[in-house]
Formats: sequence, C-alpha cells, structure tokens
Amino acid sequence: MPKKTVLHTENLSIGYKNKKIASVNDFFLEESDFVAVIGINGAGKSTLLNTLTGNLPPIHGDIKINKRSLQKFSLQERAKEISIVLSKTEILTPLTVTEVIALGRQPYTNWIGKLSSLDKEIIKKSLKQLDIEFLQNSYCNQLSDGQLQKVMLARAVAQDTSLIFLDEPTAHLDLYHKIYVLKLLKDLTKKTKKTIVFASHEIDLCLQLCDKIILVKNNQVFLETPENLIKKNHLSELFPENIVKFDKNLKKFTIL
Ligand SMILES: Nc1ncnc2c1ncn2[C@@H]1O[C@H](COP(=O)(O)OP(=O)(O)OP(=O)(O)O)[C@@H](O)[C@H]1O
Repeated sequence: MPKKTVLHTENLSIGYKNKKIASVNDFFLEESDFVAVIGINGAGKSTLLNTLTGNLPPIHGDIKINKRSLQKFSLQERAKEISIVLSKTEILTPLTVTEVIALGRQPYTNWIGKLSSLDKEIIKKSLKQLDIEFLQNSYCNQLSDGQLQKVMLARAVAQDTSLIFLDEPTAHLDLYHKIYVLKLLKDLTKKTKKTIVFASHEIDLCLQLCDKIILVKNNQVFLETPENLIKKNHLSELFPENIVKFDKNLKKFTIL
C-alpha cells in the first residue's frame, strides 16, 4: 500500500523580509519518514524548519500538511499536527518530567488545562515509549543532557502529532548518545508512523540512518535519498576542499 503524504511544498521560497535565503524544489514527506536537514553553518536549515513549522511565513509558495495549506491552520490546529523540540535551553523553570510531558497535552486540554484520564494515559505511554518511567518525578533541571532530550521527545510524542520537528537533537551528546538518540527517533517513526524531521551536522550518521535527506546548499533546498545524494556528488562539493573530502566508497568525510 502506498504511504500517506504528510507534508509537501509547492513553489516554496524561504527567507526574511528583504533577504531570500533559498528556493525549495518541491518535495514530499510521507508517514514514517525519518528525515535529516543538512547543510553548512548559515546555509538556512533553521530558516527552513521555522518555515515548515509555520513560525516564519514563506516568501513565496505554500506548505501543505495533510493536503491542507499550513496558513489556514489555527494555532491550536497546528499544534495537533506539528510538534517542535528545540535545543536544551528550553527548560529553565524547575518542572518535573511528568509536568513537562503534560505540556504536550495542552492543545487537547480544556481552558483550565485539566488533564483527562486519556491525557494521563497518553503521558504514561510516552514515558514508557522513551523508557524514562524511572525519571517521572525527577526535576528536569537536574537531568543529564541525554535524559533531558528523551523527556523533550516524550513531550512531543504526547502531543500526538503526525509530524515532529527537532532542531539539532544530538548537539551536546557524546558519540554513543548521538547514535542512541538517532536510532530511538528512527525507531519511533517506524513504531508510530510519525514523520520526524531534524536539523543536524552529523552528516555521516544521517547518511546511515535516514530515509531521506534535505540538503540546503547554495540557496537551494532539495530532497534526496542518502544513496542519490552520494551518487550525484552533492556531498563532494559541500565544504571547501582544502581540509575535508567526502569519500564515496566509505560514505563519510575524511580529513585531508
Ligand atoms: N531573523 C533573521 N533575519 C534576517 N536574517 C536572518 C535571520 N535569522 C537568520 N538569518 C540569516 O539567514 C541565514 C541562514 O541562517 P540559519 O540560521 O537558517 O542557518 P543554519 O543553516 O541553521 O545555520 P547553523 O548551522 O549555523 O545553525 C544566515 O545568513 C543568517 O544570518
């Protein structure tokens, strides 16, 4: 059975008031897709993510979520389709893990924010899915970076959206935990059919783990499978060639 398209772009250009950052070749994201957004510093990854999540209006064109124009969604409707996990500075107040995950239910709770038994059940399930039940009463400002990342993911899972966007989910993590978190995210896409899109500088890992890669390069944005990205030499030209080179056979960057 063909997979359902969750997001697609139409003639999209991204950027700011007097500054176009990139034109986007139309692309489609399907359910269960695990997608990295890569590109050098300043290429426009955050600009793209902010546009795809509706936090920055497009300069031109449209984004369709489940075939409906993103611009037509109310804030609450959007929060039922898209969840966003920012980098770690997000939690400044001392909230417990369960309280933070409960924030994910905000789009569904009544105006006083009272959790229903269904909300509570979903919070429990999210704790279980991320394997952090043992942390449920811990304070978030006392967790390690890796643990906190899992809590933020559990909050996004509790929000129960078809799309989850993450900004550099592996920043601040050691190699083991980078791979651990990326595998966990990939696993989530397959178990829950959610589509996960994340910005990353871990190109080698993304090539090994992602279904699709969105490359932001030279004011252009386009989507390819990891295999085609390598085959079409897009990575060979990513960085200036004086210190690092992409080895097509090893499928990774090597130091010159
Ligand atoms: N609010 C803004 N107004 C105008 N220009 C901006 C704004 N935010 C970012 N830019 C510019 O847009 C370009 C792309 O920035 P962006 O943050 O999207 O890149 P990035 O690929 O996420 O970079 P990094 O890997 O360093 O995080 C940069 O030239 C940046 O200076």
